[in-house]
Amino acid sequence: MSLQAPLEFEITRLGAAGDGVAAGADGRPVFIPFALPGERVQARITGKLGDGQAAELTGLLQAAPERVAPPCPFFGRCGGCAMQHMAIPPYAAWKRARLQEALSRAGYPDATVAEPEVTPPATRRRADLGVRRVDGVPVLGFHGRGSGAVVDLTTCVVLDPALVALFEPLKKLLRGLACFRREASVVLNLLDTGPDLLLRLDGEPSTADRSLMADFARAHGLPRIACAPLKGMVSENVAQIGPVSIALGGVPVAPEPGAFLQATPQGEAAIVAAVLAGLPAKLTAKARIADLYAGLGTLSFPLSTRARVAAFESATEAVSALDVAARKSGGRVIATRRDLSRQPLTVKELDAFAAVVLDPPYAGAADQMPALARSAVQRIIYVSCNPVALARDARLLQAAGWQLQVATPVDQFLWSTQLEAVAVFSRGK
Ligand SMILES: C[S@@+](CC[C@H](N)C(=O)[O-])C[C@H]1O[C@@H](n2cnc3c(N)ncnc32)[C@H](O)[C@@H]1O
Repeated sequence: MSLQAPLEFEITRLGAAGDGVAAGADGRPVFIPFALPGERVQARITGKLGDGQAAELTGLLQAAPERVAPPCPFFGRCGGCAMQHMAIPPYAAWKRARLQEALSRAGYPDATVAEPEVTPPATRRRADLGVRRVDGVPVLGFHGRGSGAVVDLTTCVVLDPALVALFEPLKKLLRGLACFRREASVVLNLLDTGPDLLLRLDGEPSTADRSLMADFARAHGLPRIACAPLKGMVSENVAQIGPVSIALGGVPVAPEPGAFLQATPQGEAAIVAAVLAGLPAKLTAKARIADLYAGLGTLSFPLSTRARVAAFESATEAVSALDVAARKSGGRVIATRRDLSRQPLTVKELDAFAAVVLDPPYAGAADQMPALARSAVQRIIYVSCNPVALARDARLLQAAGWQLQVATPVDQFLWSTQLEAVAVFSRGK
């Protein structure tokens, strides 16, 4: 295939994936990664993309004042970050504008959108890394930009240094494991008790593998190493050196291997603060709050400082960790295992609560929304990790007469295109 000659473009805006967008010769949009609004660039068209064309940046003719030097040597190749070439204030403004657009699509064009909470570098406490064996040598890192290939990382500016420090030792461990043949993945969760490691492997750990992993856990201060098949759900603890624990709202919880955690402590604090601020100012002694898609109770325990909480979650291991922690912490949180897609809470059930907090997975809460929209709860507080799903779900609330009080963008995946938000809905002003 012959390469297209580079053409000149003026970048007018940023697209949802962080690409600079220019008008092509035929008027259709051209998406150019790593280009910023106001810049004049040279780029080569590489193919179709949606209703426009994809291009690769080949030259910068005039740089925007917002352009900065990316702090990471892997930026551009590693798919973990997309926006390190942009200064933080305009980057934060872009994330805020994306939330505004999503809410506008939902029928709230004049939504009050707070300033984004942008979490600092070197704070991400959860990493899901790919591993490949290339000529016998493990390559470990995030996936490459737009490819399934793994970028061999030696450093990372977004992850907590305690996790980055494990990159090279982990590669050494994996090199000697017979149960790692060609492909694996590594989930690292930085808990209060140290890094918790889940290895997803394409082979069964032998006795020798287990002993290597136990030595590794001791040498590097990991309380636990668990293994699971690459595509499987059930994990097995192969090394348990000490207890695992993380405090959520001050309550110690023992998460399962690879458990969902909010990505950074700062992001968690910002989400919790926005959720608590969204509750009705006055709650009676009898008032109850529902926490839907509760996970380990990240929101349930802080909410329990304001009222009794009924927490609903479908993942068996998460709900049992939440249940154990809740019982020990005084019983203001009651955890129930419930699949809210198959069995959403009914309007009658919802009406027993003063407020409903929901923090659904990436796909959103399509099955739960119709009953929520019809319910008589005072507040619905929607914690979203996907503006597209938020726009779709909020549209139902808008159509049912709900007003949007305020939405707070939370950027805990610094320099990525991901966006989290807390949106507070009520029936009246
Ligand atoms: C974005 S996480 C939020 C967890 C928790 N609120 C937190 O802040 O840590 C979404 C949670 O929804 C749960 N989940 C996914 N699908 C579900 C369903 N159909 N019914 C109930 N819970 C579900 C997941 O297991 C996960 O714990």
